[in-house]
Amino acid sequence: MALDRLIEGIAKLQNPTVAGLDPVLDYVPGFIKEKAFTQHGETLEGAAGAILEFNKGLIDALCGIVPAVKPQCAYYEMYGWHGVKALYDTIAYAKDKGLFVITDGKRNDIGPTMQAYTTAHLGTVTVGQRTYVPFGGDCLTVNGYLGSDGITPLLDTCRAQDKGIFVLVKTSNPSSGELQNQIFEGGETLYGTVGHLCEQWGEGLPGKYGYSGVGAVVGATYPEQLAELRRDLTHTFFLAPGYGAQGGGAKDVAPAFDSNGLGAVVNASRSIMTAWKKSGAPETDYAQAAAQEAKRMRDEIIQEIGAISLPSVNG
Ligand SMILES: O=c1ccn([C@@H]2O[C@H](COP(=O)(O)O)[C@@H](O)[C@H]2O)c(=O)[nH]1
Repeated sequence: MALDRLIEGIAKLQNPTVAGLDPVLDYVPGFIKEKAFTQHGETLEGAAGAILEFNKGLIDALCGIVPAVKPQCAYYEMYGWHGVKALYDTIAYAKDKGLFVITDGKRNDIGPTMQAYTTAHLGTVTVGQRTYVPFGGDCLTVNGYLGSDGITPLLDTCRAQDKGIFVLVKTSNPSSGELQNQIFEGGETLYGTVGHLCEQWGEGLPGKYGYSGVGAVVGATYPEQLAELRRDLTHTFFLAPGYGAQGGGAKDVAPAFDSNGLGAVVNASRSIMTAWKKSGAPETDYAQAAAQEAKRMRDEIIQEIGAISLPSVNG
């Protein structure tokens, strides 16, 4: 099961974090942009070439430190089809380096359209006699707002292709409570309800370490909800964005973990990608600065949660 592979990567590297790859041109060092613009002009192709080069440098420096990367589709789509190609190439490069890839697309729609999103991001598509992998990530972030028939199309593909999903449950943004904290008649919150649905959706995708292939997005900015949901959702692994640039810290995310130091992977995007700017490092050292920040984040979280161990598995 896909999340077992993520969990094993986390335990091997003793690092429960994922580096976000959300590149905008402003984060890309001048020498990379100049090269791309000389080759392709100041065009969408030039921009996509620059972000791909930037990502490759980050991936080279981060593999062996973080177990996973999370490219957010929006940052690629904004550069048109060249950007989407850069997303494809980024995923392929990261996989080649042994990284687990969480594609952050927050997709959802009615059943047949959801099936198409599933095929695009987690499945394979056959054209004539040949079968292709359209994007090839390991996990996709999804929105559960359309209910079960927007999620179930994913589950068969996850089972067949060894993939997983992270469903938005309690997002990290300041106004997430406007809807997600609403309380239903029985006293349960909307986020709690979606969380319980994750437990149900995950029943058909059990993992060997106790966590299913259906994870939940729970913001690093909401420690109380992280604690509450960790208690309630014993089979649901969390993706916790919001560390760093959004203000979440190691103490905030600590309640997301179980007694083995498992249960969550914490995302940071801007704080890693722009570390070179903050540290005042020369722009040519951007990737080393990102690696430094990723190590600092790892050490800070490990100090809070302790060493990570894999529970013993029968068979
Ligand atoms: O609740 C959520 C869900 C997703 N995100 C995404 O995570 C990263 C966070 O980036 P930072 O630069 O570390 O703030 C970004 O891709 C968001 O789209 C989230 O922040 N919160």
